[in-house]
Amino acid sequence: MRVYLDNNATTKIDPMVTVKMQPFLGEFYGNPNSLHQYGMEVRPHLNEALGYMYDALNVPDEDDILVTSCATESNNTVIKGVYFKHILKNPEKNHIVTTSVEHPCILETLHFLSDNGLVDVTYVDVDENGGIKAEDIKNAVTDKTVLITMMWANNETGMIFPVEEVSEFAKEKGILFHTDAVQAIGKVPVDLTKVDVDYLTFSAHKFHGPKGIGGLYVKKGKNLPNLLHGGEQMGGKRAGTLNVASIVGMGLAMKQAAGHIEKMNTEVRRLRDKLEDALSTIPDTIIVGPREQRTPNTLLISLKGIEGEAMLWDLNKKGIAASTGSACASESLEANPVMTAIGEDPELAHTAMRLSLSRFTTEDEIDYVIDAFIKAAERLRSISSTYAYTNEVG
Ligand SMILES: Cc1ncc(COP(=O)(O)O)c(CNc2co[nH]c2=O)c1O
Repeated sequence: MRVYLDNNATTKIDPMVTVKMQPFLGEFYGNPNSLHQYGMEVRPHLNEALGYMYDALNVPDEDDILVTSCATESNNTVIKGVYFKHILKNPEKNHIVTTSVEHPCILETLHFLSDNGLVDVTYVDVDENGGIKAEDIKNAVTDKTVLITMMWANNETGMIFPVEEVSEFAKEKGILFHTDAVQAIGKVPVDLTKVDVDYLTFSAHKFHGPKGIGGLYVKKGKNLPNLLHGGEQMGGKRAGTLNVASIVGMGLAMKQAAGHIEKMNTEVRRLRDKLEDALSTIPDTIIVGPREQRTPNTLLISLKGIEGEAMLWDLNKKGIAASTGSACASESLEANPVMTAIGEDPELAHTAMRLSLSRFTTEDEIDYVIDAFIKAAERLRSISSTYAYTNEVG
């Protein structure tokens, strides 16, 4: 049996999306910027896909949704665009507030600019639950702050951050607000009539769309300089020939994701909670964050005395795919950054395991994982040189 529980890393393409994309990988190959029939015939499909994205975010046509290659590009566009448009011309106001547990494509972009002396960044730490307190973001703001960038939900823990309160605060203060919503779309409602953001990032492969395509929502009047120049695509705001098949796929995937929010927060949440309750019976485990404050599909569990990689390998041999955290960093055998930020002791930070479900996860799969996970934990602890069951030692 094979069970995929690494959906926060990437998801399988919804079969309906594959079917929708097929024609644009074959007969409909025209460049949409071409003025002949081959180009013109694909345009209605692009417009339909963008319409699905506008509907999913509940935003008006006057706002922009720029299609990018991925969330990494979208996040780079915002941070470097804010620098070039606002900070370069007024270096006095060069402060950016973010969190210490953003995705590396946020953190390393900020490090790149700050290492070159171009911006000043405050990284707000998470609390003991892996959450962010709005008050801590507010207290980090100064009269030099030009941007707050705070993810909607964390990719490692699933913890949902206070985007509504922070966006209201940013608006009151005249500070730009960006949220990386990659781990929120398709899991929790993302209705921008309720959360007033200036910029929002998303990525199709996180909600059963194709890899290598993402988006950046830009509120009317908040346009930034291009990251990529040299083409009239996206109204001249993001150059490069449009990836028609993937845009069509991302549009339908976003529509489907929005349509399954109810299922994610009922059936999928129930399966996640069943898994979490069962794994919590294993002695000396920590599960990060109160489940009601997390996205419905995610749990991050630490098992004292068991290296995350060892558990991963054991599960992998049984056909179960999970991760020790963000795949982007999974090659490094460093401690899980979120566990470190929470203040867990280094030993526990090396034992973190992330399990993330999807709307395609079944009850039989969860039952199989529960059995395999508990047996793997028992086996690995029985051969551990550092772990002794406390009830035996006590
Ligand atoms: C919050 C967040 N932002 C940005 C990205 C980058 O998205 P991409 O550029 O479209 O790939 C990811 C990918 N996160 C993960 C990738 O693998 N494991 C993860 O947790 C993410 O989780």
